Amino acid sequence: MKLGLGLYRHMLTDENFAFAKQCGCTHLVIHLADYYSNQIVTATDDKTNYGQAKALEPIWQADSMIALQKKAQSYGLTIYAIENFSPADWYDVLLDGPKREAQMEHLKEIIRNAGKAGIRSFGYNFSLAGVWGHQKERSGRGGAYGTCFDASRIKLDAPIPNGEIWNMTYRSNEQGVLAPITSAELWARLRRFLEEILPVAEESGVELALHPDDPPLEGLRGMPRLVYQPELYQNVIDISSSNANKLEFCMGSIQEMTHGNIYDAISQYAGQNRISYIHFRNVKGKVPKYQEVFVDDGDIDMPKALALLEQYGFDGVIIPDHTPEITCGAPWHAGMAYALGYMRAVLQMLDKQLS
Ligand SMILES: O=C(O)[C@@H](O)[C@@H](O)[C@H](O)[C@H](O)CO
Repeated sequence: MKLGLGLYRHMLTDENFAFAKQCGCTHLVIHLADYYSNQIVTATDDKTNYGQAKALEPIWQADSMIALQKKAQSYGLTIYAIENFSPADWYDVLLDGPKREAQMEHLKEIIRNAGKAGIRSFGYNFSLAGVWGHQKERSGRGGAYGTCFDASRIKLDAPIPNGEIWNMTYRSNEQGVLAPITSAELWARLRRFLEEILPVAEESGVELALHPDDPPLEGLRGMPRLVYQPELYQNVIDISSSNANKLEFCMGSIQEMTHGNIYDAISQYAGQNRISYIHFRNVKGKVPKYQEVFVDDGDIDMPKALALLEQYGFDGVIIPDHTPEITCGAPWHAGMAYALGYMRAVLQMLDKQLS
């Protein structure tokens, strides 16, 4: 397995590339969508979302991706994946709206550009509400600042305003709210998206990796969700036998689910060689109330999970995704260094056991 670090768009700096290398990473998973507005994943609710999404930005062009890859390689790193489209670039793919065809052509070009840059995977979250409803508080070990979810503290059925999708605004000053759709309709939209883009992904040498729903609820803000239980990942795999049809295996989101367990999920999906890359993060609790915690402080036995991934021959990239911050002069970096150090130690221990 390959140790990696996830970097949001505003973190694609020389300092953070050097930080990743110094922490023992060989790979990066990068975000080019400009959410979080220079903040780490912040709390969102019916009044606050991830901000204004931007469309057709130059950062998605091949020369930009190639330049980023070359910069990473100058630090001894490889960009393995890009995570998430900009909501402004695919809102009508998610909504089956009038701009769908034009947006699909742009998404295909993005995938082709990733292939030209040697980027092996593209993570996506096919969701109308997106990642929504989390809070940030000092509830981690020792008062660490981290993300949590408590359904009793938010209006779960707060409708999605027109002009908003995936927890971001793509068109301002719209009136009214999104009309509800059925689960079958959302699955049909995913199927159509994959049937059209997987051939392009295959010929580009890029995997499409679906991120599960976080929070993993059957419905949110009046809209259905796709993968809110571990077994539902199989429905995505069964849409297409294409080798490009893969999973962004978020261990935190799967652990937050009420069915099954993370170890059976690893066996099921690593056993089918369907995991593209892994969000290696831990949580305490499950929906409707859970807390993201340090990698060694949660409900998942992480060494057991890594040993199982090794047993099934998973050789992809694992990243901390997000982790509680450590109270000091560099909270995010300290939290990531802690997680990466832990992951690297367990990986080295496994390698020694196998040698
Ligand atoms: O587990 C999660 O919720 C994270 O991975 C997301 O915060 C992240 O934004 C993903 O990119 C969602 O696709």
